[in-house]
Amino acid sequence: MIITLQNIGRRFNRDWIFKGVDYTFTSGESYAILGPNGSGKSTLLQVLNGSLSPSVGKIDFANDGKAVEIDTVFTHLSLAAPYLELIEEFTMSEMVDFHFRFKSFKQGMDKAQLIELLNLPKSTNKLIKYFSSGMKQRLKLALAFCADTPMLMLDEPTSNLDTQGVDWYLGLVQQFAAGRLTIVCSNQEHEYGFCNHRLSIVDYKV
Ligand SMILES: Nc1ncnc2c1ncn2[C@@H]1O[C@H](COP(=O)(O)OP(=O)(O)OP(=O)(O)O)[C@@H](O)[C@H]1O
Repeated sequence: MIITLQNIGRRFNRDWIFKGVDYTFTSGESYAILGPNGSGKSTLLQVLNGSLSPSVGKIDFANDGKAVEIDTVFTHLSLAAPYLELIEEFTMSEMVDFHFRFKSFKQGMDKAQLIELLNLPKSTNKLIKYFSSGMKQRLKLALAFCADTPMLMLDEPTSNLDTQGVDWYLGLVQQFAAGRLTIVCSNQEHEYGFCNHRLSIVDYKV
């Protein structure tokens, strides 16, 4: 998967959030989008996943050398983000079933293994509305990492996780990120330290 940005900018009303972004994101590489609160990391991620159009510039997606239309980009990606909600009325088991009606499991994974990976043995049949914020975050991450998609987009991946949860997240990166195009929006070193490219949003302020 390759995402190419040419002179991309996005504004809300009269305020430019970023401008003049020329950048190429490539499979097998991991990228950290960095910047303080409110600087525009999530906005750029939404442009990169096709859910928000840029105000100026050109964005192109290609997979295995073939152009991907912007309205089908979502089928190629897994996203875990604070603003992406789980379905609270489902149990964990039902949420996993629902998610994998639309995505395939990564090779070697299945529902039982995903549930084992989550390590929340008493919660399989618990309603998600009764999950703690850390448990919900674990479930969001597991669904994203275990889906067989070429792009992995993670916005604040360790929010609500304790120290053990952060180690668990870094284990997921080791096990499931290889070969994918991984993008992490963050301002915390422990969650993006593994990324081999860094893009600082403040470099694209007007
Ligand atoms: N739909 C919108 N309409 C107007 N302004 C918006 C909209 N979405 C975001 N913004 C503004 O764009 C700016 C960047 O927000 P964004 O959420 O991208 O920042 P961020 O770097 O991800 O922040 P954080 O680290 O707090 O998550 C903020 O000033 C925000 O208020």
